[in-house]
Amino acid sequence: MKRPIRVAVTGAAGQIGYSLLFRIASGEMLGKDQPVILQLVEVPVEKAQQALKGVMMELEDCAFPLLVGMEAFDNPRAGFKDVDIALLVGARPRGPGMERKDLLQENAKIFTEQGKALNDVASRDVKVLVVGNPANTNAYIAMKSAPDLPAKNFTAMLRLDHNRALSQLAAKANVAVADIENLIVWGNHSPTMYPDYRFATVKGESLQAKINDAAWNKDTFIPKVGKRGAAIIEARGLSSAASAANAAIDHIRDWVLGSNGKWVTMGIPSDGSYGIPEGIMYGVPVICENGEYKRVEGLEVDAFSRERMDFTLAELLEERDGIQHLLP
Ligand SMILES: NC(=O)C1=CN([C@@H]2O[C@H](COP(=O)(O)OP(=O)(O)OC[C@H]3O[C@@H](n4cnc5c(N)ncnc54)[C@H](O)[C@@H]3O)[C@@H](O)[C@H]2O)C=CC1
Ligand SMILES: O=C([O-])CC(=O)C(=O)O
Repeated sequence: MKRPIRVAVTGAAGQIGYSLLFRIASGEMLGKDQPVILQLVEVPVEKAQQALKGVMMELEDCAFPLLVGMEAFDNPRAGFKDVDIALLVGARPRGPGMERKDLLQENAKIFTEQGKALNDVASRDVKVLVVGNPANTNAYIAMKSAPDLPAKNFTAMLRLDHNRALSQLAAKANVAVADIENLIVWGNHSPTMYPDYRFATVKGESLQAKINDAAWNKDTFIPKVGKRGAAIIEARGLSSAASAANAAIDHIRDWVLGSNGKWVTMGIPSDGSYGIPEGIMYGVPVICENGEYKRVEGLEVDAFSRERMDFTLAELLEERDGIQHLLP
């Protein structure tokens, strides 16, 4: 039997947690032959801890063969001990009329504390995915709060945006989602993000040439992907949960098991390329192999893209400036 992988999930009793945990335990994230131990973290509040117990009872009732251990925690320092993977989901979600950055001040404290805890007790190879919003800046905070861990271990979730863009493009071009390759979502997980299909192909042919509609790109596609989270809140009264959990599974699965040569979008600390200042947590195209992601390099940035990429960068710089005082 393989060594079990320790997976921490914060916000485990929340909406996303409820869609996420069962899929991790059934092997959809790390493989059907990979045992897992779940380290579930919730706030030290009776109601949340009770709810978490209920979720754990349900996990038990599934009798998942790969779930070889699970434990509940009310603080990250205990919950992150020796973890190989940390899914930082727990945070306050936004409601109608709010932007994700409105959550910044409240959620920033959480990610400072959790970054420090990872720094002190997690595996030195821990792979961290921040889902809690504003995801890029929270990931930046966690990374900066964990100076003893490699910065590259910290990532932010843009996979939901990537998947949303894939579905919109497939519908527009009347092609299968599975046939679209080389899509990118640049920047922040916010309405300023820039979904970019200039390099996308369908069975080797240019998707942009097939769609051939610059007005649709600018006036429909880009805003629709950017505002999809708000549209879900409007329709459901609650923010996306199952699709967010699905994207988290995709993100970690590809990072750990490889993306089979495909481009996927991850928010990762910039290396200074593409005009993005070093360290900024920015959505870029990557290919994953052997447990590592590698940025797709050398892509041309035209004038329209430059403008979009700078716009979403400006927002990230503004968010960073707003939390600088919290960093160690
Ligand atoms: N990056 C992305 O694409 C997406 C991000 N999100 C974000 O994910 C986060 C979670 O969303 P939901 O599950 O819908 O929210 P929720 O409110 O249903 O659940 C959040 C859970 O986190 C817990 N929590 C809060 N602070 C915590 C802490 N310091 N430690 C441990 N647990 C803590 C709460 O008690 C609650 O049970 C929100 O910030 C939301 O905006 C949601 C969808 C997509
Ligand atoms: O929009 C929200 O607040 C939740 C989220 O991040 C998304 O669905 O993309």
